[in-house]
Amino acid sequence: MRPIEVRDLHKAYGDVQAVDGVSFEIERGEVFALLGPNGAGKTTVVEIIEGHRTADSGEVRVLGHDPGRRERELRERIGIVLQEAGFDEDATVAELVRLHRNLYPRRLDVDAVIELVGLTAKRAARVRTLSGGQKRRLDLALGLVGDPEVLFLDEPTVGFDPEARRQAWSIVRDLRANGTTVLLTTHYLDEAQHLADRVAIVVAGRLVALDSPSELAAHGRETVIAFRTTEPTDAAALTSRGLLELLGDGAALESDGAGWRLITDDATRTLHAVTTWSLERGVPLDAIEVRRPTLEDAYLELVGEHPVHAGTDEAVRA
Ligand SMILES: Nc1ncnc2c1ncn2[C@@H]1O[C@H](COP(=O)(O)OP(=O)(O)OP(=O)(O)O)[C@@H](O)[C@H]1O
Repeated sequence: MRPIEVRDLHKAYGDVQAVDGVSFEIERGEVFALLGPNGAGKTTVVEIIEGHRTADSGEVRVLGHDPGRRERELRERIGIVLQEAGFDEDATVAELVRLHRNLYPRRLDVDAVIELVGLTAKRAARVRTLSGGQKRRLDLALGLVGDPEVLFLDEPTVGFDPEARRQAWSIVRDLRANGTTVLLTTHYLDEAQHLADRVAIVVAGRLVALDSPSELAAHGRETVIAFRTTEPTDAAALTSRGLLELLGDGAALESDGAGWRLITDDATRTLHAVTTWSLERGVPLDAIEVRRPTLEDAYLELVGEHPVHAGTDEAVRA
């Protein structure tokens, strides 16, 4: 038995098929990341696994239990770190952690957990006086204090400064080393790349990819050539200046918002084509870079290939 087993999960809200046949299993001590665009169905999947929503069909087991039954024995063995937990703003950090600790039979030391998340200096501060990032650290402390076997992390580092982020990553790695199973949702692809043993990409309620970050990154193409141009900036302008003709079939041109990426399986030829084009057409290239594809490259490619939900997003949230 694996700590998390999900089989053929379906969930609709009115016309929107939010989850459309999702299956996966998570191993003990594995960090498993769910990625996908806004509205893809990640929260719905996670909340069904947590027992906070009911599926229309499919089967979910967490530590062998059906989470929909909300049994105390299961609740005591899992930890949930929500994006906005909403706790008593007048309590102090230490009071809240202690209160939370009392809900669990397996407990970590209050001060040790506060130290772990880097809030020792704020131990006696009231929650209301904490910064956004400090509140998120407190969320993490509350999720950890019951020494959970399975930990759910929902975008755990939103609002963290870079140092706090690294610290949170190191906490997650230590948890994994101790055998904790972690289900992570994040929009930070570098976070998934750093932390996750496996990544599942959800688009329009379906899993479109499930693999290790490095396998996903290698998805199909070999190399990414990234560059910026001071101008022109839109694809039509690049095309009208003949870049695509020079590239031929061997490379795909994509915008990543800040600049351009060419994904190619023939780096030498593509690089030659781009630099020739730049010199001949007098379009200076900024920050040109040749690199192995990252998880982000693969993600953008995969999500681009799959249409997102056609349904409206106007249904009222329960
Ligand atoms: N309670 C609800 N009532 C109606 N529709 C809902 C409800 N919850 C979610 N949806 C819809 O289901 C789809 C999936 O939503 P979900 O919150 O699971 O996506 P997500 O992948 O977590 O998105 P995000 O990255 O924005 O958090 C969306 O189209 C959303 O509008």
